[in-house]
Amino acid sequence: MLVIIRPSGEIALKSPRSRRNFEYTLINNIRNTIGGGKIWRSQGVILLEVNDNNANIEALSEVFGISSFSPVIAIKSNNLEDIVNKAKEIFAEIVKGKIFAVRAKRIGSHSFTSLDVERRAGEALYPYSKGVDLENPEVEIFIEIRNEMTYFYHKVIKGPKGLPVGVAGKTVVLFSGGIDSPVATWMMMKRGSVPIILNFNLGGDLHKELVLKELNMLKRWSGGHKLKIFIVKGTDVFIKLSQVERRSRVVMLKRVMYKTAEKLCEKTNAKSITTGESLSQVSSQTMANLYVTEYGIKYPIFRPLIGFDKEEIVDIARKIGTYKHSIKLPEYCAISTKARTSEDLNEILKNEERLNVDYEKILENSEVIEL
Ligand SMILES: Nc1ncnc2c1ncn2[C@@H]1O[C@H](COP(=O)(O)OP(=O)(O)OP(=O)(O)O)[C@@H](O)[C@H]1O
Repeated sequence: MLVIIRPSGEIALKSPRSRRNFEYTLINNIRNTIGGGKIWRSQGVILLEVNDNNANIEALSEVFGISSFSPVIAIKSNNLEDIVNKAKEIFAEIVKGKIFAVRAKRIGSHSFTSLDVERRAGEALYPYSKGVDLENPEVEIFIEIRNEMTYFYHKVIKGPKGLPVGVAGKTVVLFSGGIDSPVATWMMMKRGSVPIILNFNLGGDLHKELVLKELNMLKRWSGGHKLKIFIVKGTDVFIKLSQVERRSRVVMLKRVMYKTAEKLCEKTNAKSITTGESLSQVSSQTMANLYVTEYGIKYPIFRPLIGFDKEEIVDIARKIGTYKHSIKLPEYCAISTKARTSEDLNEILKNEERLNVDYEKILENSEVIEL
């Protein structure tokens, strides 16, 4: 089976060098997702040839950097008669009893126009059909002539767009296992970033199990990249936090998480931290508290959900398959405790000094898993 894969429009706008890099990363990601086949670039598109007709090409709809793809039939000819005959052979059955339209595209120089192809193939298929309607057809027939090759197809399957995972560097994701952080992870992957997952385990085996189930869903979108997960023993941190006033514990815990993420960035050469925070969603996510939480952190902090409503986040979580696991995660008391809406920076920094948390040690004691 042969498939034409169209990269996201954004990739075509890059300089030739960046474009080549992006396309090579995309090719690798496609190869790792499909697990084999021959794959090559050809004038703005990628062609994939797989021997097995049952190959799971549907998986391409979860590879970032793909705008759309189509299974095609190809002939090595750009002769108008050959094209019309082949179109009749392939599509007579498909237009049967249907209103159809032929769309043609050409790259290279030919003795005919795209309109000639549309007219001639349209005439040849007309007797089999219920008629032609260029505005609202029931079936669209596509004929793409690329120099000496001609490709025929009638399905255009949407890809997820975005950029190929791997082109934008690594980000350490603070991954709770709740609804939001898996969506934030997905959005960073959509922009080409490889996530390094940092989870503070606050709920033992059940928490770990749900986090891994969510990551298994996200893995499908990773373009074959392995996901590295650091699971920190939350109890170690809790013991320390018991020294802090109850109402400040949430922001303090968040700060410990950010500081640990900062350390993990250093160790893994990641260039940013990502969280699932959305402005004012809960008291620890007020602007004033976010300021205190991230104060002095050396790396940019990305919050792809900052302007999203909960319902919008839930819609994406359902689409990417993490929602059904996230909703099973109980609220853990240290996090659900109400925070002050505006923590005092100096107080928090004083507490931090007093607690003297060893972030290096936290990471050393974490469990590392690769999916
Ligand atoms: N146990 C945890 N381990 C790692 N990161 C966490 C943890 N808890 C929270 N975070 C980070 O802090 C962000 C905000 O968490 P919080 O619990 O305040 O809000 P939330 O809306 O419930 O987030 P989520 O739905 O992602 O759990 C999370 O999106 C995540 O990035």
